[in-house]
Amino acid sequence: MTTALIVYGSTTGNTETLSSMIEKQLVSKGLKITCKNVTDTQADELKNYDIILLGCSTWGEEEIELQDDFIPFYDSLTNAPIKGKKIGVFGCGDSSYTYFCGAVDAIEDRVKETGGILIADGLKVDGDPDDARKEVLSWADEIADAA
Ligand SMILES: Cc1cc2nc3c(=O)[nH]c(=O)nc-3n(C[C@H](O)[C@H](O)[C@H](O)COP(=O)(O)O)c2cc1C
Repeated sequence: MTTALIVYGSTTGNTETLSSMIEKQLVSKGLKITCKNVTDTQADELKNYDIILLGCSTWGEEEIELQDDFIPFYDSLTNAPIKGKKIGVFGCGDSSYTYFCGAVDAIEDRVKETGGILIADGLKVDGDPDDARKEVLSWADEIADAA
């Protein structure tokens, strides 16, 4: 059975909700999912899974800021065991900001630098994830197809 780890950082709960939606869809596709808050996750754990999904909201005004809890984990990705791993990145944001979901772009750049393989374009959700249900489920299906 294909295993996937979903790791998320979320301040007001939107990216956490998004993670649960992705988790349920992937479970329905037959994947074995572990979904964890980034505060409970060490970069070294990534080696135990076939697929890694990283979720982070975006903060800041003038420049891209990752969700606070995600910052130390992002820093540790440089030395994480993700070379050759299948990875997807997602997050919630607000398109009225200059860098809409900039955290997704920043994490994707870090994954590429570290040798991870992006298996889908980053999922950027504008506002409430429940309003983007179709887009979210279709992204999860793309991840499942690439498993
Ligand atoms: C002070 C502040 C700065 C923000 N900066 C950005 C930003 O630069 N880009 C963006 O896409 N969203 C930005 N947002 C919107 C949040 O990312 C959005 O509310 C998101 O749903 C929060 O997700 P979370 O609950 O998972 O943390 C900002 C929100 C606030 C309050």
